[in-house]
Amino acid sequence: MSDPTAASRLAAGLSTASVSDALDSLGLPGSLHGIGALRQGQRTAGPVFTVTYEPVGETGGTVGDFLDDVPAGAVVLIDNAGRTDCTVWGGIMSRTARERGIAGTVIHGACRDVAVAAAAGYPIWSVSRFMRTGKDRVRVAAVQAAVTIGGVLVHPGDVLVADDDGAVAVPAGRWDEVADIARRIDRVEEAVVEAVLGGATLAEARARHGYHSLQTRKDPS
Ligand SMILES: O=C([O-])CC(=O)C(=O)O
Ligand SMILES: [Mg+2]
Repeated sequence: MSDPTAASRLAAGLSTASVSDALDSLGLPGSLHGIGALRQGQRTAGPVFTVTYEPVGETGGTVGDFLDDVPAGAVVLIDNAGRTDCTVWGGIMSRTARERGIAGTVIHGACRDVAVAAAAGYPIWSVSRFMRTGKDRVRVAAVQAAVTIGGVLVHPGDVLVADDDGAVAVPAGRWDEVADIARRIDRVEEAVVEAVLGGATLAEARARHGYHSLQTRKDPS
């Protein structure tokens, strides 16, 4: 997906839960396990800009020097191998990213200065928060290269959707199909609730609308 605003427009209103169920129904991975929202009520969507970090010895590494190259509307996806004993994101970066119109940051690792991100209204998802800097501990090894987060392979330009439940990545070439299925799942789930509100038992409502197999992998036709 090359147009960042198109991605966030298409994902408008789609929850990560529905996108994840849609991926399940297609037998595709994408849910980024272990990464959670820094604050509740934040959501974003956009094409991924990938960053890979690696450890350094005593000195020489730093964090964040790639940020000038991230286009507006992109979601920064940082692979620091799940490392939580030092940061790869902080407040200067949050304020800069906000100013540049970057859509959010998802970190397989840790961030700091979370109050600054909150005050700036900049959305972050991470494994954890911790105050010790990654400067002199890690360095950028690659940008815009494929990353593997918890077994999920993510390419630059794939669509990232993130909300209160976490973050999920969808291969760019499957986005339209996944979004269509996710919207259909949303409609069916709404119909289940309406049936219950109309007096049906939950079991009846779920059976009537095929709830149990919404996410079940369908045989390729
Ligand atoms: O060392 C870091 O994590 C970066 C940092 O604090 C900032 O950007 O303000
Ligand atoms: Mg800082």
